[in-house]
Amino acid sequence: IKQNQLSYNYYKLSCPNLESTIKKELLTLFLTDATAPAAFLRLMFHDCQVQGCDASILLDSNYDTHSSEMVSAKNFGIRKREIISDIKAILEEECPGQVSCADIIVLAAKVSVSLSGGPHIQIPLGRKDSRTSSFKEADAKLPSPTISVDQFISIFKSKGMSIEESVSILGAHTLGVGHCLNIVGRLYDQRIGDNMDLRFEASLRLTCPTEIPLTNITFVPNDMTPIIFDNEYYRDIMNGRGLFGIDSDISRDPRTAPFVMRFAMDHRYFFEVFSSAFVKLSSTNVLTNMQGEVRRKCNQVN
Ligand code: HEM
Ligand SMILES: [Ca+2]
Ligand SMILES: [Ca+2]
Repeated sequence: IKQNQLSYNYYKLSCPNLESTIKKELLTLFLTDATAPAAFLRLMFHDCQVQGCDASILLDSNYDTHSSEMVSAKNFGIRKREIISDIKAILEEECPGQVSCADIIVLAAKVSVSLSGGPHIQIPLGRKDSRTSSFKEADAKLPSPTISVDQFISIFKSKGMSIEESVSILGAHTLGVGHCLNIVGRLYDQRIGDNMDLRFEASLRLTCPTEIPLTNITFVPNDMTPIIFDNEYYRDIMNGRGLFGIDSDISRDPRTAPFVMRFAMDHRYFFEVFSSAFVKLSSTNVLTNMQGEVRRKCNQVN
């Protein structure tokens, strides 16, 4: 794991009101769109998972130099990229040339968690933005909902997380939705050893009636309280109401199930472990100091 030089007071002099500006913008947005926090939380994961947390996911394709990561089907359902660009434009007025798009993504995710009822997480800052992006790397690195528990554990282990922290970071699925596209494989397959609740299964079949072609418009909540950051996700997956294969699998695998049970019973403890996992996810493999650049516009390199 690459050691990094992020700092907890990075913008103290160069952009002292950074966090309150972002919070103010997002509060206004969340009042009219309660589904937005989920979008920012997933956006951070999909940025950090590909080349590290460097805002590579925000770059549009440039025919000479790079393809957009958004071309990858694994980024299906990624929303609100343009809001990060809007916030960047506001920050360019307030503190020109200072704040990286990569830090804005991480701060938007942090604010999304706390404003949805989750923990208030302290995040070190100072990430730089990439000059490149690659849809091939996005395709290769973003996990599919059918990954095994082994693969799941190794993805987060590579970011310095324990199995307990890995189980906690998947608790991000306490927010948001999944599209039928990502569910039907599991729903219409012969499943052996699955514990899907029969009533839950029936309701999924109503929302996602066929394997094609409505599967990319209709969606289902990730847990029973999809706009609240709570520990409901863990109770849901224990009770056979996990949406994706991996959600269901961590509730049954002997390596992960004990943590699922503990988080289901103790939301404070979940918040604590999630906070430490969030810092690891957002601080691993980042560009700092002379690496990368601070983009002027989030969707293109300088
Ligand atoms: C093995 C790891 C993971 C897999 C396989 C996975 C898979 C998925 C899939 C298939 C969706 C549904 C996309 C759609 O159909 O629109 C989704 C949604 C979501 N994921 Fe994950 N995920 C993983 C880890 C994470 C992590 C680490 C986070 C955040 C820290 C996260 C946050 C979210 C959120 C918030 C949503 C809802 C998005 C929305 O409502 O727009 N996921 N995930
Ligand atoms: Ca990235
Ligand atoms: Ca929830």
